[in-house]
Amino acid sequence: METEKGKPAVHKLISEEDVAVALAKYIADLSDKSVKGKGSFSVALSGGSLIHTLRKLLEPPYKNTVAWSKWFIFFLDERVVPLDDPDSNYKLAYDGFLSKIPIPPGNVYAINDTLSPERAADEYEARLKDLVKRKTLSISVTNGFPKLDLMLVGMGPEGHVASLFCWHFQRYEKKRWVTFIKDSPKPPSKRITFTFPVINSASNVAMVITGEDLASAVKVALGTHSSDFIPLPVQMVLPEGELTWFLDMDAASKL
Ligand SMILES: O=C1O[C@H](COP(=O)(O)O)[C@@H](O)[C@H](O)[C@H]1O
Repeated sequence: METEKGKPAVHKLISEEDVAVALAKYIADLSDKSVKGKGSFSVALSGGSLIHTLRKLLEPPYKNTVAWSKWFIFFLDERVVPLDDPDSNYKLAYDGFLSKIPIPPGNVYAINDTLSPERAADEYEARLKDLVKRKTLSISVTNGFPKLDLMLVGMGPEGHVASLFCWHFQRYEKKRWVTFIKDSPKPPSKRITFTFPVINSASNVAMVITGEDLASAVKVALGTHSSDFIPLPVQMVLPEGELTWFLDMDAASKL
């Protein structure tokens, strides 16, 4: 799909099923291009409904054709709970997606769940820095933040993305790669999250948004009367790479 420079591509699809189909093709194409070009594909996963929407990648033709062994998986945000807790984004992703495809376990970067939020954020950031040093991850030449190939971003009804919430200062973080929050308005309260400079340094960002409860925030982010007075977190997703929105009819209903 051709887009005007700097403008996102917006796919308005009918159902969540159609979003899942389009998303699988988009991801498989990016993976193919990245693996052919540099031998690897780095992906950051959100939690929530996104994981279910990845289901078409688990079916033919993708299940057998995607170069899974070249994938590196990161978590855009994570709840600071044990990795086997029902609230863990890792557990959600593992049970619903990662356990069904042959990504080498060493390529999946879960948080260290024995640490406090502060230390877990520091430790995750240190691991990213080490991967940059070892050239597993590249770096943005414009700002020195890590440059992942793809961020798969979900959104909450009030416009939060990752664990970057409306009335929390973490969304204005300019230096850290990974930060923490101990009073998340959405439980569980303790979380770590990529910062906007990291999200916005990605080569590709996909906003994967389905359901009527998200329509108002979509209108603010993409509508003709979108406000930037106090931007919602979702309005701060402005990557130097390509931004692509996948919406179902319900999420797009107020546009
Ligand atoms: O708490 C979180 O919420 C958002 C949105 O989740 P959804 O269930 O409304 O799709 C999610 O993207 C984030 O990763 C998660 O930690």
